[in-house]
Amino acid sequence: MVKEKQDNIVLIGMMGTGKTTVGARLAEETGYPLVDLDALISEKAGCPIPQLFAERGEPYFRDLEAAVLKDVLAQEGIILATGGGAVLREENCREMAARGWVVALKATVEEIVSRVGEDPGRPLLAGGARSRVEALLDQRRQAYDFAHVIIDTSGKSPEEVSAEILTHYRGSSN
Ligand SMILES: Nc1ncnc2c1ncn2[C@@H]1O[C@H](COP(=O)(O)OP(=O)(O)OP(=O)(O)O)[C@@H](O)[C@H]1O
Ligand SMILES: O=C(O)C1=C[C@@H](O)[C@@H](O)[C@H](O)C1
Ligand SMILES: [Mg+2]
Repeated sequence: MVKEKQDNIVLIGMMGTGKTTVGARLAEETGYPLVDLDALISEKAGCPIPQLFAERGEPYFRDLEAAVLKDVLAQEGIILATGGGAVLREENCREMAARGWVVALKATVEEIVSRVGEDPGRPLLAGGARSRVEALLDQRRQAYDFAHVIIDTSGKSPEEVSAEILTHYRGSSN
């Protein structure tokens, strides 16, 4: 364990900033279990996220996301990789900040597009990844800024990002 206190480490950020990948690395380093919110939502819904968006719509997905997030944050000592839009509801942000040490991952549009642009698993990028990423980043300009720490992942490996997070975490009083 990196700290005696059983803090949750909560990763937020746009799609493709590396929350799931870095979360797995952090879980290995700390011994805390990784909880991936998208994976859990998909499991609860019994279908992949693109199917959930297509068949039930985004509002249904957002309601499920909020409910699963609240449930998960009742735990202590987890690494939580959220979905890119989990910050869209203020209540979600309040819960995350109250129940965890929140890290926002950032990356340039170029990096995000090259990491996830072709991935059909991200329904909100369908129909033109670059313009969709730009539009979403614009809409969400300050949505990730409530984090305790903001880390630019551009040009860094997931291992470097994880190490940087742990350096901050060990020095944090939260
Ligand atoms: N620092 C990095 N450098 C290069 N590639 C990365 C980095 N972090 C993640 N990736 C790659 O980018 C892709 C997306 O990463 P990941 O699924 O972790 O993003 P995410 O933030 O969890 O996205 P989402 O919000 O959609 O869940 C993966 O193929 C992963 O290997
Ligand atoms: O940024 C978003 O709104 C999303 C990101 C993914 O993690 C998934 O939660 C879903 O595809 C929506
Ligand atoms: Mg993810």
